[in-house]
Amino acid sequence: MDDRNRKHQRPPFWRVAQRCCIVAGAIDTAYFFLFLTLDSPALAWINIISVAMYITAYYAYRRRKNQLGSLLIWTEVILHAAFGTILIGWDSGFYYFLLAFIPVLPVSMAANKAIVALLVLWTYFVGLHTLAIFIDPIQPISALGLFAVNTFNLTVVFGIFAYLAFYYIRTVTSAHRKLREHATTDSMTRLFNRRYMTERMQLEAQQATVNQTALSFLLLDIDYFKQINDQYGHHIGDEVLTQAADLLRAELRPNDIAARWGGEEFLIVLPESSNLQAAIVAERIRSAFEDFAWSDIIGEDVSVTISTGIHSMQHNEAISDTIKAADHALYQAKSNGRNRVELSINQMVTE
Ligand SMILES: Nc1nc2c(ncn2[C@@H]2O[C@H](COP(=O)(O)OP(=O)(O)OP(=O)(O)O)[C@@H](O)[C@H]2O)c(=O)[nH]1
Repeated sequence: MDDRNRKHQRPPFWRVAQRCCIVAGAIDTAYFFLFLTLDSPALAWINIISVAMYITAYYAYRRRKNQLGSLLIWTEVILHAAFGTILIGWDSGFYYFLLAFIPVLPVSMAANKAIVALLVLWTYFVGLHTLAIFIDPIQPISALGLFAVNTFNLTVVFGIFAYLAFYYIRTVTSAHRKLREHATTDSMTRLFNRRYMTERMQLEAQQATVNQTALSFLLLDIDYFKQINDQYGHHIGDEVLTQAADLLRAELRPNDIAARWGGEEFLIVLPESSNLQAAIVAERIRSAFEDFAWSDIIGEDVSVTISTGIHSMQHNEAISDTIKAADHALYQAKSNGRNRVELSINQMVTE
C-alpha cells in the first residue's frame, strides 16, 4: 500500500469506538475526583460505574462484539444524562451528550428504525428537561462548580461533533476515491482501463492540438500469449500480464499514460513525443521484455516477447484513425516476425 492510500485510510468502526471508550473512561475517572471535591459523592460513584461500563465496552469491541459495545455506551450516556440532571441539575449539561445520538443513529441503522429511535430520543430529551424544570436537584453543587461541569461537558461534546464530522468526511472521501479507482483502473494490472483511456486520449489530443506538441501512441501485444495460457495455465497467463504491466510502468515517464486495452494488449500514450522518441521508448520496452527472467514467473526458461505498433497523431486526425494506424503497425510487427517495433506506414520519422 502506498503512502497516499495509507493517508486516506479510515480506521475501522470498532477501533474508533475503542478510542471513544478510552477517552470517555478517562473523562469519567476525572469526574469521579471532581465530584468528590464538589461534594457530590453519589455522582462521583456513578462515574465509577460509567468507567466500568466503558472498560466492558472496550473489551466487547476488542472481541468484535460491536452491538454489545454500542449498547453499553448508549446506555451509559442515557443514564448519565438522567443521573447528572436529577442529582445536580439540568445546567450541568450532561444532556449535551444525548445530542450526539442525532447524527449517529441515522448512519448506524436502517432509516425506519432510526426515525423511531430519534423520536424516542426526542421524547426522552424533552421529558428530562421537563422533569428538571419541576424537580429541584437532589444534591446541588456550587454555582461555580456547576459552571465548570457545564463548560467541560460542552467542550467534550464540541470535540465529539468535530471528530464525527472529520470521520464522516474521511469516509465519504475514501469511498469516492475507491469508486473512482474501480471506474478507471484494470483490477488485474492496476493500469488504466480501456474506458478511462478512451476519454483520456481525447483530452490529450485536444491538449496536443492547442499546444502544438507531438502526441504518439504505442499499441503493444504479447506474442503467442495463447500458448502461454495453454501450456502453463490461465493463472500463469495472469501473472505474466501483471508482470508485463510492471515492466511498462518501470519504462515510462510519470506523464506517459498506460492502459490495458484488451486481453494481452496495452495502449500507451506518450505526450510531447515524436514518433522517433516513441520508437526509442518502444524499443526500450521490447528489450525489457526480452531480458526479463520470465522463468521466475513461469517456472521454465521461456522468453516472453512483445510486438509494438507506433503511430503519431496527425493534424486534425480522429482518435479512431490514430488507433487504427497504430493497430495496423502492430499487425505489421506481428507479420514481420514478432518481438519487434513497427512505425505506421506513410509516416515520416520526426525528431
Ligand atoms: N490468462 C489470461 N489470458 C487472457 C486474458 N485476456 C485474454 N487472454 C488470452 O489471450 C490470448 C490471446 O491470444 P491470441 O489473440 O490468439 O494471440 P496470441 O496467442 O498472443 O498470438 P499473437 O498475438 O498473434 O502473437 C487468448 O488465448 C485469450 O484467452 C486474461 O485476462 N488472462
